[in-house]
Amino acid sequence: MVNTFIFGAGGVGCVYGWILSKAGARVTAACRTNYEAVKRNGIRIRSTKWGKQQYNPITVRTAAEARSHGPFDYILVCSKAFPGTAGLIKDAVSENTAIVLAQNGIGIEDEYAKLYPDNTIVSGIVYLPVTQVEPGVAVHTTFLEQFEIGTFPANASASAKAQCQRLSDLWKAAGAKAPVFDDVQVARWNKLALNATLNPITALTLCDDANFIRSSPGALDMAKDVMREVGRIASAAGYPIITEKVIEEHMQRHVDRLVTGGKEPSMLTDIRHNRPIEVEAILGNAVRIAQGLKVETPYLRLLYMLAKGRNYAVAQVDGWKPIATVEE
Ligand SMILES: NC(=O)C1=CN([C@@H]2O[C@H](COP(=O)(O)OP(=O)(O)OC[C@H]3O[C@@H](n4cnc5c(N)ncnc54)[C@H](OP(=O)(O)O)[C@@H]3O)[C@@H](O)[C@H]2O)C=CC1
Ligand SMILES: CC(C)(CO)C(=O)C(=O)O
Repeated sequence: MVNTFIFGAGGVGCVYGWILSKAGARVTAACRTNYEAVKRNGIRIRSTKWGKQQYNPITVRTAAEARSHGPFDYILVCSKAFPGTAGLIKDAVSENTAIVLAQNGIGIEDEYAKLYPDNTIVSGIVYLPVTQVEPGVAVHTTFLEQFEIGTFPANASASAKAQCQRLSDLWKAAGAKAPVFDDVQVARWNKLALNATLNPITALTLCDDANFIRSSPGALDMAKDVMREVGRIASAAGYPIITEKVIEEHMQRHVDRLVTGGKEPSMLTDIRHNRPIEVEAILGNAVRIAQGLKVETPYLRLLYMLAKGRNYAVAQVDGWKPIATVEE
């Protein structure tokens, strides 16, 4: 039986664990604040595409605790892509474990490649609008689901490519889609155009996607300008793929939600819960790559600084007090 470990059973992790269990894999899930709920009730999913589902992963709190349930064929990293996350899975990684990143951002693979030079690394781009609405309960609000995967680096060994294909086959067995890319960075840049735009804009304005588009006549065009800026970095990096057609297609999904109902991107969910946001993976790395390639990115630099400011404020939260207090 294929043995899998989900690190981070939030919105994406809950659903991807279900896909793996439906495909017949054994699933261990590392949970944090939802640990008690998942241990007691398992994970429940309400999905437009798959209906109501429930499964019971082996529940652990850490990779060290998961180790006794290994060795794992696949570890899916489904936590937020914060710098330093690679070290958190160390205790669960064995010789033949493929590490699968199910996360947004660009340049997120490097720290895994450095720490686990002999393991297969599968980079995965997630299309799955999902939110954990209460501990252990994930709601997937559309028919959209696609996990675009490929090895990191693109020219990995044949056995690494086979591990990647086997993961895609598991998705297929469960009735889900995981197309394999020869060079998955194409898919990463493509998705980054959306995330570097929509995630910080919605998070900083507290508007979901539909509400931002309706908030002013210029909102949609401005968002497209930010996407074009990501497109210029991608082109300079050797991926001239963010065409006007791609931008239209990306944004059309969100324009459609003016009718079907808005979706709060994952970064807005984090803001609403006063949690840190994925600033470096989604904005910082893009800005740094742009600087290295001498591409001007005024929109992204502004979003990056504002988002960093927001994270700074969240980091002060323990000592947070209203700036002006009125004595009673
Ligand atoms: N949600 C969406 O619609 C989409 C998300 N993505 C991307 O997918 C990735 C996952 O996002 P999403 O599922 O929304 O994130 P969530 O915040 O919903 O889930 C992440 C989970 O990881 C857990 N976690 C974090 N650190 C640890 C730890 N040290 N030990 C155990 N558990 C831990 C969190 O626990 P806790 O609750 O305690 O913080 C949380 O349950 C992100 O990169 C996101 O950008 C991509 C496409 C769509
Ligand atoms: C595309 C989008 C915005 C879908 O919800 C996403 O990737 C996210 O929420 O992070």
